[in-house]
Amino acid sequence: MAADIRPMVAGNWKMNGTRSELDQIRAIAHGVSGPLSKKIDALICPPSTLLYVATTLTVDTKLLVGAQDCHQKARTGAHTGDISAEMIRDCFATHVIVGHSERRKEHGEDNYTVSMKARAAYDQGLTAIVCIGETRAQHKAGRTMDVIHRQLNESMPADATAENTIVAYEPVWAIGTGQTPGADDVARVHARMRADLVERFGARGEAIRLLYGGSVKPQNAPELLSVPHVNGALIGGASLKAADFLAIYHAYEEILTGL
Ligand SMILES: O=C[C@H](O)COP(=O)(O)O
Repeated sequence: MAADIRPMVAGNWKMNGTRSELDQIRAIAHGVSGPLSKKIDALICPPSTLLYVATTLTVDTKLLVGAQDCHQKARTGAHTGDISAEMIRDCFATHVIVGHSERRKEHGEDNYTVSMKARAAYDQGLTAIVCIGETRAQHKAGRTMDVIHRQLNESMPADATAENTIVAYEPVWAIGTGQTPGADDVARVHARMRADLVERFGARGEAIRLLYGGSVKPQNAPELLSVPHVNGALIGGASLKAADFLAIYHAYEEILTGL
């Protein structure tokens, strides 16, 4: 892990969470507001139905709140069922996930659309979390590096910076399966992403956070979060329970001590 990049532990609740789960957000907010908050960031992305109440609950805590998607048009329009980056900002959220593989697969979003969504986020002063990752078939065919290179290049707008963009590498085959790549494989992909970012963006590319996502659990977090160029995690299932999210977050206590 690069010592000069502030890590982030982020949770994506996906299509989970009703008002009865808000106590988990309260508990996470409380748990991430201690001394470790001076060194790392924590973010929860609840479904949009809970976005405003989540930001209201977390005022005066260190927990950041983000959305899971936005439309590629930043403001208003006739787009039934979508939400805009402006609406997300209006809820006081600060981040938005774009290009998650579930959006790419279930809603046919391609790299160009993802880059437009990231631009919409920038337009409203939000930080876009741009997700990329190879499918199981691509992984088996040995195409991981090519896929990552292309997705990264085409999904990130030219004006990406460390302030407006975070990249999340999520191998599709690792999402929700309990399977993860080995630490060496994660290291190779993250080193490649870092090299690609530096080649394209120069010094800006050195500072962009690179998260790993896909079956991150309290048990494997210490190893995965210690991999070079892994600057944090994007957590799905394990972010739904405050105790699991906080166990992953607190893995950084030891990792940062060891640096
Ligand atoms: O956005 C989060 C990822 O899709 C990871 O999900 P997971 O931790 O349930 O595998």
